[in-house]
Parts: sequence; structure tokens; C-alpha cells
Amino acid sequence: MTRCAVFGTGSWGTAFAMILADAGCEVSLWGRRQELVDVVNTTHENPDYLPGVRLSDAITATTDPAVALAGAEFAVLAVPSQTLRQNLGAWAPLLEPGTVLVSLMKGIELGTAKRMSEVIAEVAGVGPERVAVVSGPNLAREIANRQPAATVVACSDEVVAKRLQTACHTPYFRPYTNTDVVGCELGGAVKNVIGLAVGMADGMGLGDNTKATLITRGLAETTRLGAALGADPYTFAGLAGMGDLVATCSSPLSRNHTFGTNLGRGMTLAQAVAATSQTAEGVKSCESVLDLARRSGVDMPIVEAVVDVVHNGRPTQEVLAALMARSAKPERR
Ligand SMILES: NC(=O)C1=CN([C@@H]2O[C@H](COP(=O)(O)OP(=O)(O)OC[C@H]3O[C@@H](n4cnc5c(N)ncnc54)[C@H](O)[C@@H]3O)[C@@H](O)[C@H]2O)C=CC1
Ligand SMILES: O=C(CO)COP(=O)(O)O
Repeated sequence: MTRCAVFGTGSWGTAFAMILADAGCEVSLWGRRQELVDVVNTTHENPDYLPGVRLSDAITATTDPAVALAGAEFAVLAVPSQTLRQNLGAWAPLLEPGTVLVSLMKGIELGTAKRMSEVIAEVAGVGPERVAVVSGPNLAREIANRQPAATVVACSDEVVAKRLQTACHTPYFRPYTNTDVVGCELGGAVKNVIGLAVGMADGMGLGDNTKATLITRGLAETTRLGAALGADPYTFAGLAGMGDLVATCSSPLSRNHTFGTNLGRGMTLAQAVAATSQTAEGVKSCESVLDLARRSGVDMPIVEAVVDVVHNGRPTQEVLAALMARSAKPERR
């Protein structure tokens, strides 16, 4: 039986542990808090993040990373992106040779502008054949209810991607393989920022034309960044690009979308943060995505607008007017 470790008992870590168990894996779920770990082990439920969802007996929770990693073929990482470097620094010495590290995270590191797979390779000292990414339209709550969804499992080594595909394939979760790790990660990280922008438009009471414009032009600037960084532009037309963008930008379950809506309704950053109990990666990653874009010489006006609202305190109306006042351009360049 395939053994997997999942790090992070939040909504996606827990839901992905459920997927792996439903696909026939034995899963060790690592969490920071002993009390939550005990509750998961005794009630087979994670009441803090996925109340009402019965977890398989094949999932055992632990606070001990060595226990989680023992014999693991896959170590799945589902902690907030900005905490990965520090956390993985503690876990990396416990890794067994051959364990593949799988990122579920959709963020870019502040300060370094690195993608999560880059942080993993650097901190764990592993080659690209031991780093994989899962990204797609995968709102955790819907998946925990076992509603059908598809995703992309990406690894530069297709054989490894296929192994991971098998490990997480269930009747309700359909993974497709891809070797474009860069494209899949950028799709996931940037869609959170575009989700904030679309949420803002919603909160301002704007309609579907505005939102479709933000989604489509958001995808255009994501694709531009991807092309500059060596991604396959077609990846952005797939599940990890357009698919995830559509789910995030249309769902009230999306934390980024909801965060943006709150800002669009006039909340301050502090009020929106206080109203959010889970991780909305785009709030921090809008700055690191913009940093990455500038380092790569790529223009990302919507990401810049989001940074202006979230971190520079500019009013949404003013930022939107500035976006519309940009010089006229061809659609493709
Ligand atoms: N929830 C979702 O629908 C999806 C989330 N993701 C991504 O998965 C990643 C994890 O997100 P969620 O599980 O949704 O977040 P969450 O907010 O539900 O849970 C985060 C987990 O990380 C833990 N945590 C917080 N700070 C930590 C630290 N310093 N060290 C160790 N653990 C810490 C929390 O206790 C919690 O268990 C994010 O990058 C997110 O973008 C990707 C796809 C779907
Ligand atoms: O990544 C997600 C869906 O694919 C979850 O989006 P949020 O982090 O905005 O909730």
C-alpha cells in the first residue's frame, strides 16, 4: 500500500488526505496542534476546517513529522506558502531517500519571489524528479463533499507524475498529468490575485462584463509572465490556469474572492484580515507576484492594481479608473 504524509491539517491538507485515503493510500496527517490531532484520531473528523466530513480510518494524525514521514512515498505540503521555508527546514532532515515532495500550495515567496517548488528543491536539496505540484479548480469544501473535480499533477519527470496521479485518483477526483511545473504553479498563485480583483469588483456592485474582463485580462497577464519564465502557454488554457481562475472568481467558497469582496465593499485591510479565518494566499502573494513580474520585465497591470488597493491603501474606484485609462493596445502582443 502506498504511504503518504500530508503536512497541514487545514482545509486543503485535510481534503487531500481524504482523497489519498479514498484512492487506497495509507495517510499520516501532520498537524501542529495536539488537541486537533487527537480529535481527528478519535472522531475521524476535522471540526475546525471541514466540519461534518467523515474521514477514512486510513488517515492517522500526528504532531511528529518523523512519524508522518516514515516510509512515505509522497510528502504532501499544505501549509501557508510564506511558512514553507521555515517548516520544511525542520522536516527535510527526516526525509527518506526517494520520497517525492508534493506542493499543494498556491503562493510565491515574499522577498525571494520563488515558486514553492523552488523553495522545496532548495531547502530539501532534492532534484526536480522529486518535486511535484497539484493545482487546479479544487475548492476544498466541494471536494470534501466528494463532488466531481479534476486537477493537474505536474512533475518534470512524467513517470513520477503518473505515480502521483494513481495515488490520488478517485471516482470524484480526476488528475491529469503535465510536465510544466512552472506553468501549473504560476496559474495557481496568480489566480488568487485575480480572484481578489474580481472579488473587489463584486463588492463594488459591478457586473459580469467587468468580471469577465478582469478574468480574461488576468489570464493574459498570467500567460505573459509564464511565457517569460519558460512555462508552456497552453498550460494556462487548462485546469491549472483557466479552470482554477473560473472556480476561484465565481465561488463564494474562495477565500481570496471573499477577501476581495470585503475590500470592494469598503472594509479596510485590517477589517478584511479580521474577517478571514483561513489562508487567502493572494493577500501576501500579490506583492511577490508583482516582484517576480518586475524581475522578469513583464507588465501585470491587474496584479499591480491589487497591490495598490491591498498594500498601498488606494481606493478601489480610483485603481479601477486608472486601469481603464491605460493606453489602448492590441489584444495580443
Ligand atoms: N482550501 C482550498 O480550497 C485550497 C487551498 N489551496 C492551497 O493550499 C494551501 C493551504 O491552504 P489551506 O489548507 O486552504 O489553508 P487553511 O487556512 O485552511 O489551513 C492552513 C493550515 O496551515 C496551518 N498553519 C498556519 N500557519 C502555520 C505555520 N506557521 N506552520 C505550520 N502550519 C501552519 C494552519 O494551522 C492550518 O492547519 C494554500 O497555499 C492554498 O492556496 C489549494 C487548493 C485549494
Ligand atoms: O485554490 C483554490 C481553489 O482551486 C482555493 O481558492 P481560495 O484559496 O481562494 O479559497
